[in-house]
Amino acid sequence: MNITTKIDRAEARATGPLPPDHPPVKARKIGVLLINLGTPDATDVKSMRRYLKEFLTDRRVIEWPRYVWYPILFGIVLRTRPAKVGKAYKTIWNEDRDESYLRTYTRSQAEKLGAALENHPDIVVDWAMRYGNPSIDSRMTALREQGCDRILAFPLYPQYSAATTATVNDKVFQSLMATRFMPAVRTVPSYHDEPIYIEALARSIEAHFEKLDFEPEKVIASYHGIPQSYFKRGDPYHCQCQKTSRLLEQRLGWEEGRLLTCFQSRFGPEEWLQPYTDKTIEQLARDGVKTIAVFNPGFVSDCLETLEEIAGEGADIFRENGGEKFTHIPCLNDSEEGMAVIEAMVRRELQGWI
Ligand SMILES: C=CC1=C(C)c2cc3[nH]c(cc4nc(cc5[nH]c(cc1n2)c(C)c5CCC(=O)O)C(CCC(=O)O)=C4C)c(C)c3C=C
Ligand SMILES: [Fe+2]
Ligand SMILES: [Fe+2]
Repeated sequence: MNITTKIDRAEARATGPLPPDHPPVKARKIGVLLINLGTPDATDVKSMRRYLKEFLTDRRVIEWPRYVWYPILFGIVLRTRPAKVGKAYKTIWNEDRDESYLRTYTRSQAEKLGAALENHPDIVVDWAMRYGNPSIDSRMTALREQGCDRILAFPLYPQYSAATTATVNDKVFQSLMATRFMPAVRTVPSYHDEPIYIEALARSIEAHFEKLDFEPEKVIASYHGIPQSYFKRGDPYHCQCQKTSRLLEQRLGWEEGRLLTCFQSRFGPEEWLQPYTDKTIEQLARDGVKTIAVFNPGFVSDCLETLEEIAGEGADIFRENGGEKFTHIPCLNDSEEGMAVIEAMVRRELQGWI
């Protein structure tokens, strides 16, 4: 007898015998859905356009009024950017699986989390993307079809921003709007100051440095930026990034000034959170710094923004301006430390359900 049958029988015992015309009663399960930002299905212009359109029509991401933004988006951005970004994706594509690393790592995180929770046969672990596939809607439906009457949604962002965490949660709840039997839903909050996360970052940096033949003079914690205007309207993202860096600096015990907090991936004409990562890398090199390391504490998995923008372009900027040794520290991805963080957050948020 497999586990599912056992649960079905237990459920039948609890509800008593059902009349023949009764709708089927499913075993009560708990769903855990890991959700990351998203990724195109392929690097061709059509796939890139579809992905960017979904991304850049999200009001949580671009807060400009539609009448201002849509002519720019449809008239310029979606005509020019897909080809340019598709080219960049090609340089970091996981050819073995014909997908982006963001998708590879998110799937692997879900598989490893499922294995870590195998003592709980009533838990189903799945994964989804806010933009692109697998969609949140499709995976939420799949969880409900498997009998999940409680779902824990985990937006994979250590630092909260309305542009990331909130839009994931919007989509999760939106997917339930038409359901009759709505599951109970919990969402995992940001974990920017959780000791296990800070420890995981510190260990990954220390382990990376042990493998180097140099000791980086400066180390940049590079977070994805947001427009200044979002911060001024109350988004706590900036403060949470600063706190992560401060706790990490304390844990590492480095002298003041070695760890720099910067913001990358500007988009559009607005002013974004500063200091900018690319400008800082350039300035450090010009000031005579010869060795640096850059890591991305706000990215749970390596992706275009870490592999192409930092490990690729960032390294070029440093060398072109007189720097000598540049190293990019990988994200936590599906490493032991990274999985320890994900598992700890999930176990904490499942309390009372398991
Ligand atoms: C105004 C636009 C954008 C905001 C605000 C924004 C915030 C934000 N993004 C991430 C994480 C990721 N962004 C990624 C790619 C990406 N981001 C934007 C725009 C904004 N992001 C665009 C247009 C793109 C696509 C690439 C491009 O056209 O330049 C990714 C990578 C996805 C991948 O498949 O590799 C991540 C991850 C955070 C954490 C954040 C705010 C806190
Ligand atoms: Fe982004
Ligand atoms: Fe702040």
